[in-house]
Amino acid sequence: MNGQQQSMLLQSASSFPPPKGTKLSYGTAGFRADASILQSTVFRIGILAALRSLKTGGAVIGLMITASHNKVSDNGVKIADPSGGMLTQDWEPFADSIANAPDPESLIQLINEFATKENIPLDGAKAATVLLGRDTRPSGESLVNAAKQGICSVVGAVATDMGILTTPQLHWMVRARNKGLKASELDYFEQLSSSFRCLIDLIPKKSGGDNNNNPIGKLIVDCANGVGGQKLQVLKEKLNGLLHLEIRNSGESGGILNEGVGADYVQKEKVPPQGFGSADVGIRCASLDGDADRLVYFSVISSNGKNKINLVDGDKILSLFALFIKDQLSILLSSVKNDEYQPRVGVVQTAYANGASTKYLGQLGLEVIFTPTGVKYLHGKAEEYDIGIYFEANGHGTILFSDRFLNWLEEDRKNEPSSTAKEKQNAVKRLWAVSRLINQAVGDALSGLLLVEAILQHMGWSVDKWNQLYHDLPSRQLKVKVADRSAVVTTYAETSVVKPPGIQEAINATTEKYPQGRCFVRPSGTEDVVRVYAEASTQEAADELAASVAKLVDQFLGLPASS
Ligand SMILES: CC(=O)N[C@H]1[C@@H](OP(=O)(O)O)O[C@H](CO)[C@@H](O)[C@@H]1O
Ligand SMILES: [Mg+2]
Repeated sequence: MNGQQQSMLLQSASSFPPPKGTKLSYGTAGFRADASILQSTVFRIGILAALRSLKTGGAVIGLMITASHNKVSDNGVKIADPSGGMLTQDWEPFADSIANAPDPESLIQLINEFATKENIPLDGAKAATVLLGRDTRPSGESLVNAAKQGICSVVGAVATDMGILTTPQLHWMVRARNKGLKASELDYFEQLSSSFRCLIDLIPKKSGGDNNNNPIGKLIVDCANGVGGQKLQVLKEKLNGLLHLEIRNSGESGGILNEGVGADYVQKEKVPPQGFGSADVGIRCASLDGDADRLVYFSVISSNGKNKINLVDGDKILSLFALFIKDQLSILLSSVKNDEYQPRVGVVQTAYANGASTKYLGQLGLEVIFTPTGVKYLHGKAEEYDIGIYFEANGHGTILFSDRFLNWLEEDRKNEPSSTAKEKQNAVKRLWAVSRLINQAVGDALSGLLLVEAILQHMGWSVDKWNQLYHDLPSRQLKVKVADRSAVVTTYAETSVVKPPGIQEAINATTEKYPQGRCFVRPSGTEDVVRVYAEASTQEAADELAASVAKLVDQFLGLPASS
């Protein structure tokens, strides 16, 4: 590092002292904490983003300020790599160590050592670009400024503030920029709306049917009082009546971000979000989370004056997508000889996937693979396939298409003789449109929502019909506060605990008592808790199993009794 670089870093770092007595960790999806203690972390991750751009030959890197579904007073920061995916995991230890460096001198020493090890040019001769985005949290603006100062203290680095965005929009832009494609926010909306339109136009016309006359009625979307509300409004206008959409909890008329609203709340509590009630019975509803990268559907049911929901979670979105892709592929492959290219389809889930969904996907003849929790793991696995479909039960996921598959599709499209059955040509066009509609960088609630809507219209299915693809096994999730959650170490995609010793045997002994029982525990990577997940043949049994195992967690790891 030359003298100019060193003095720039020293000077700016001294304005961002780290919080005392807090150890921060990159976690499942970046750093998250109370916004008041994040200035220093975000400044330092700004430096990391600039270094990452230098390391990748000047590629555009994304830096997003969000704490997703967490409460409004929290915030966080995460990095998008040049592909638009999550920051490479090899850099997470460096992120942890710079975030926790006690003073500017040790920060600079860590940067120096890392730059030498990674061969990162710190002589100011190379340019670096970082795109910044933030959600609607009030703390976002000042944290973006901290990030800018971090980025600009690396000589040659430029920060471009893209303003308020959903997390997936920023990832999409990073990917598009690095591929030399159109990459503005307007381009994002254009691409989503035109590919949606294309899928609707390709719906087989029933006799006398009219595709512009949506047969499945309106959709009401709960936007978690977050950024998704304003972005969905833009999309709605672009779609120009093609989708009958009502936007609620947009955050524009009061209402607190993620408080009693949003995909995380709806999926975990299994209740309607605020602003939904008995008047919505029979209508298709959906919820986005605070930064619009998660999506779940539901319908309100009213019994004995109480409102509940039928939840259609990420597993069911995954199943709907998998079914549609499989159908289109089989139309396409009907005349392909066995020795020709056969695209491999992989479906990726985590241990939180409902057991009934895994069984259903297996029955469809699909290859199902499990990874640990966190999109970085699922996405990496899905990339190994020609078509990789991944979803977390909470509604975060997407479909990845390999370049090889898309090239083949394009070839196939070009070479299709005019005598080919129309339906085969349409299957090619549909798969092509899906690859443009569904975000190739990361799970995206807005693009996912449009794909669900297009497929439901294609099938002519109501939300209830979709929900009947299979019946979820009753499940329960609980959180347990413990003294030190890092004392829990797991293996086998987080389904088995290896530390502390003895707890897994106790969990197994409890689980065995319940028909169709399945239960696992793991430390959360975004909250200071240990999570318990249980499934069983009845709701009472799932609740009881979860409660018993939560008790075990407390016995083995609980908080010291207060004196
Ligand atoms: C059970 C659950 O929903 N876990 C979520 C949650 O991670 P935890 O490590 O479980 O806190 O937040 C992650 C980031 O949004 C998401 O990827 C993950 O699925
Ligand atoms: Mg989110």
